[in-house]
Amino acid sequence: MRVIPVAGRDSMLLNLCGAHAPFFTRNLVLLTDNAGHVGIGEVPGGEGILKALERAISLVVGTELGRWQRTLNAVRAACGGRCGAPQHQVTNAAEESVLRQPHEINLRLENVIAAVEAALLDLFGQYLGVPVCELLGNGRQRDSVPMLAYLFYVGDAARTDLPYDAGTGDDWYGLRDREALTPQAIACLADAAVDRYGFRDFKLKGGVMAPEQEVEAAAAIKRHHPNGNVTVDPNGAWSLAQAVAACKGQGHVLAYAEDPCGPEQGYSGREIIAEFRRATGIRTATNMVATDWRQMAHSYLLGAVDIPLADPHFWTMQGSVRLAQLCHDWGLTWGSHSNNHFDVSLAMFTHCAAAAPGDITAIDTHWIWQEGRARLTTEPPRIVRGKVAVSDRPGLGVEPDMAEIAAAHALYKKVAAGARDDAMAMRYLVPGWTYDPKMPSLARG
Ligand SMILES: O=C([O-])C(=O)C[C@H](O)[C@@H](O)C(=O)[O-]
Ligand SMILES: [Mg+2]
Repeated sequence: MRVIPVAGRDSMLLNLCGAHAPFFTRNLVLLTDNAGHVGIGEVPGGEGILKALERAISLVVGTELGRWQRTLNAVRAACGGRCGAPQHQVTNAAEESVLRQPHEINLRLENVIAAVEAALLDLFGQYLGVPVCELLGNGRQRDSVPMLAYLFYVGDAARTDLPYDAGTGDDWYGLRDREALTPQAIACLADAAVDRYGFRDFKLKGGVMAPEQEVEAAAAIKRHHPNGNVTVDPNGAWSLAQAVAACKGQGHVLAYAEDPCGPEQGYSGREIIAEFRRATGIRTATNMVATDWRQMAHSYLLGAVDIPLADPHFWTMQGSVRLAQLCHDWGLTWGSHSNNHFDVSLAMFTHCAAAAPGDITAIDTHWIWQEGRARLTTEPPRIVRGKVAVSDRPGLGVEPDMAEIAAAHALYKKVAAGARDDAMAMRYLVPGWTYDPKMPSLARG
């Protein structure tokens, strides 16, 4: 078992926590079995997860593949005491900005389990000659998985001395590295993403401008793509009153609202989102207030969330599919959150969604911000007509490209310290900027 931290390049994407720095990090697990097959898993970056995975090596090496659940239980038991209680998932950087102890926070047991689980499932699928989705839940439920165009406001990287790529040309590869702050610019990004990847579903990362401006940007996307589903996600930045004022009557624009508001005045985020849902009649999604089974139970009892975004990186692959089955049986809609990731995670998302029964919502992926400038597998899954085809190849269906992984590891060694410090990058645009979970990051006037 090898644990390899890697880094990739990013655009200057704006969010509630500031601006993405030019680099992000991830942790890879590679498992080699005694037949010489290699299984791979990818999870968020960070020292905490890296160290926990390194400690798990002795629990994994030498175990039998057929007893993969037992191996995961051993890692769970060993790691459980050290990993923190679940925290809501905004970004690694959000929590880092607030707490400034990145190595001590955001270590969730599920992140560690998910990395080992993905690599074991990859190996087990290869051994049995079946794709991973056949080993999850009730097996494969679909042949392709809808993905959404995850759009962001983009900062002007030329105002920094940070090594962002410079965008040239008016297609997706050019536009994704150029400033986009207006509804018109966001709609152009949507057009370029559709031209390259054929999306029918769109999400705008909010928490940057005033609530009405962000709904106006969503409306601009909808005008350009009237048959598309559009959502906005301010990561809980809006007060209930602001969220209701911005979204009420906008059901023709918003297919659903993701974390439109959060905890306030002594009420939990689940309670407040339930009030938003009743007040507006707009469906809600979350990756902040229903991120584990206990939160999920409260959320369901309150009628807060229609679409839990069960990211396998913090629900585990089996947990994510288990939640998909529950959503199907209970009349909810399953989706997945994402964070900056490489193509191994794209394959992990795809297999979970492939095993999710019934109607699912198009899943989040940040891959469009990385696609074309980084890959860790020889042939990354492709987004075509807004979908990724479920591979018939055994395991995850991706082959690690060891030369690319070595290069991404070398980049990690160079840049890890400053990667995904969103506050640092934002200070180039707004000197002295600090994170406030209830203030848009840019439009604070
Ligand atoms: O849906 C979400 O909340 C996310 O995708 C969280 C991410 O960290 C996003 O905010 C980002 O990449 O800036
Ligand atoms: Mg979200």
